[in-house]
Amino acid sequence: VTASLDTDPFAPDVLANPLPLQARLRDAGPVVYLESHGVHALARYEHVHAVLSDWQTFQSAAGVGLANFREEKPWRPPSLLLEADPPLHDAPRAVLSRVLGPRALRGLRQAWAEDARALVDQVLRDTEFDAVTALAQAFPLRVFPDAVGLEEEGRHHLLPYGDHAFNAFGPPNALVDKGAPHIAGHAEWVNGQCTRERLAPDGFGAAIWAAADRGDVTAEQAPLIVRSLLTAGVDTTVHALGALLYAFATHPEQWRRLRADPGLARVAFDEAVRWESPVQTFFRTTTRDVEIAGTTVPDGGKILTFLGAANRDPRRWDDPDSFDLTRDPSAHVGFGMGIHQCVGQHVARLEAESLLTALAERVEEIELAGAPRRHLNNTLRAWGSMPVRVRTV
Ligand code: HEM
Ligand SMILES: O=C(O)c1ccc(C2CC2)cc1
Repeated sequence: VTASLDTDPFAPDVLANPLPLQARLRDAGPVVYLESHGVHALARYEHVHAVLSDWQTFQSAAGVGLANFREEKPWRPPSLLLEADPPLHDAPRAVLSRVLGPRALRGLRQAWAEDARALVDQVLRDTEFDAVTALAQAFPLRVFPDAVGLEEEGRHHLLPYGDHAFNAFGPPNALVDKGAPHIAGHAEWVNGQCTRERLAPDGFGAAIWAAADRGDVTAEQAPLIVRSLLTAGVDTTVHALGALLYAFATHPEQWRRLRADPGLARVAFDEAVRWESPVQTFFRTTTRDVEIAGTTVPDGGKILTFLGAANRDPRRWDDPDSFDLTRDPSAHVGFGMGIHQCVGQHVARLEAESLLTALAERVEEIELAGAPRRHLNNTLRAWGSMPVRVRTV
């Protein structure tokens, strides 16, 4: 018989601290029926990994949120990557893999390192500051819009647009209601920025339009592919950097490890993504009646995969709740898994490596200078503010 729970995983108190529910879900069984939303939840690493790896049985084209696109109209035209299955998914994915790939980013490494040092030097004029606004938000917003080729004016639309998009993957609750009155204005600017004429000639956006000129994708698809960058590329890295700074501010011994070996910056980022999982959950929709570990989920059923819970599953990880730079975090599912695995992960890693290296050069110690405040979102695990105190060299 299938375990079931009536807890709402998108309730504010659960979003503020999801760890107890995640443990209950993992222990209740491989598949748990959530009465609150009529979906089947998977929280163990083994099954989350298996579902994300089987795009034929567990599709994305019916939406990767609670809303089932077979039954209801999406709030915006579906993404050609996130909300598409092969074959439609294939060409846009191939284009972004190249545009955002490690080779394409080589040209940014030096500039982002210098930008990070300049920002850190400016922030470190104070010994106390809010690490969220001064660093986690400031650095991505300093480098990413320019890398895409966006206009200066209107960039304040990016964070709230993404925040609403991530809320919209959840149920129509108060968090979605909060963003709904403003989303048209944000979307107007975001959608406008995806048109060829408003993109700088040398950024990721222009590279996507060049792929359309070559016929790799169509001219109708190009703006939607640019929209993917603007939706997925800002809030995620902001909150991943927040997680990274929180991890180090609460683990002084790990900070000392990083100072002793700055080459640990990249693994530190993946360990922070595993430990905090800035993207906590995603849905899939079954394309047939399918049995998962003894439970039959009917065709068209929504499956809720708890990436954050899988990343702390003791069946997969030793001492999962510890933030530990000596572990190999590379199998984490914080960037997803399979054909939809994050195509922007190299951009995220370069942002994190740039900022962390600049901080490690100058900050001897970092600690919380007050209680950090959570920013609640149906999908994102995020800090709204994080007062820190630093000792610099
Ligand atoms: C630490 C920061 C990030 C995290 C935690 C993250 C997480 C994820 C996850 C979990 C998925 C899989 C979604 C699914 O399976 O349904 C994904 C896909 C995606 N991400 Fe990221 N992401 C990050 C940064 C970025 C950046 C910087 C970009 C763009 C520059 C980006 C663009 C995308 C796109 C376009 C997809 C869809 C890929 C596809 O469906 O083929 N992400 N990301
Ligand atoms: O293609 C998109 O619009 C898109 C939106 C959000 C994400 C989340 C997973 C980071 C990914 C892609």
